[in-house]
Amino acid sequence: MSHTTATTPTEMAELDRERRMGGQGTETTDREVRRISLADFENRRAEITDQLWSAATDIGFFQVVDHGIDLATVDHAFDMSARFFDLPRAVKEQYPLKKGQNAGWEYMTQVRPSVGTPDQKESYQYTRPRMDALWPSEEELAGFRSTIEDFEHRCWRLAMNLLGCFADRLGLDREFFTRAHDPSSTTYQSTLRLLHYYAFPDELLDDESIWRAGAHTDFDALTLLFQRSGQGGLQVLPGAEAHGQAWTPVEPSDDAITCNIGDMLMRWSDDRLPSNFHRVRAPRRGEYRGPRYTIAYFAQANTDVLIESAGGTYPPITAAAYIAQRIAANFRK
Ligand SMILES: O=C(O)CCC(=O)C(=O)O
Ligand SMILES: [Fe+2]
Repeated sequence: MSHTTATTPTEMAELDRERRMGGQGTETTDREVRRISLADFENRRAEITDQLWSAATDIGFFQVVDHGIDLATVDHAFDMSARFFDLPRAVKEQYPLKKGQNAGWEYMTQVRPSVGTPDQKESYQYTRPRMDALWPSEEELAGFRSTIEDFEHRCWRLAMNLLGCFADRLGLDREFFTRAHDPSSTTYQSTLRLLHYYAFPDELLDDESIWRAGAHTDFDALTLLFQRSGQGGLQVLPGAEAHGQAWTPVEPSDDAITCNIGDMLMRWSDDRLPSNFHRVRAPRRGEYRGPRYTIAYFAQANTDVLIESAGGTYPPITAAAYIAQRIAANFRK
């Protein structure tokens, strides 16, 4: 069965939660977004697992440093991303987002239920088994494909290491999530997404309906987000404190990867690991208003994986049906 619209009470509740989240709110630096070092990962696994679990169950967002993806590699991926988005529009239009497939290029099509206006951005998504005819040619952008493929694989490995720590604490075997995100299968649907938020125009300043990315939770199990120093705007709101609408800024830095729990892992963990709301606010007067680039890796279980939890908090659903339902609610036709 394929769900393209919300039908069950659980699905309706998830969408309602999202629709209530669109106001401005306030900003607070009272909460700490922890930086966790992954240095010497194999030997320090127990200690790292404690730190990850504590940060994840607290505000659901944390940053990892000493994560093993060196800065030159990250810089190179961002350089390729900027060069892709700099291509003429007619070139990018040859590689359009396949709706519902998380693959290809789109601009201004993502409308979050929380705000109802399109995110002020363009994006290019790489989902490995779905890339037929979606790569720019080597003449158009030499080295793009190999850079993105390599970067995605490094992200996958890191995400599986982190998910292995969560598996330990959830009483699952350590390879549980690695099997669920098997990149050698045609059912793999984890996605690397290059994001370009446009330089912010004068006429949109002070317009409270405009967001770089409206408030949302991520659909996936775990997100890795690469940000650039000086290109801020990401804010998080822990669900337990949602009523207060006081959002915490997540400071970007080139050496850190910001991680957050997605809805799939929240379901899988019977809500022990919360997926929290976040958004990218528009620049204000006096702030940097140039373009903002980020890269996100979304670890989403393979389409044929059944997401069911030990405690039965949520009805079982295949990862394919779950993602289809969330995409249908979040992109305009
Ligand atoms: O670009 C960012 O800082 C956040 C992007 C994000 O939350 C998303 O694409 O899900
Ligand atoms: Fe997100």
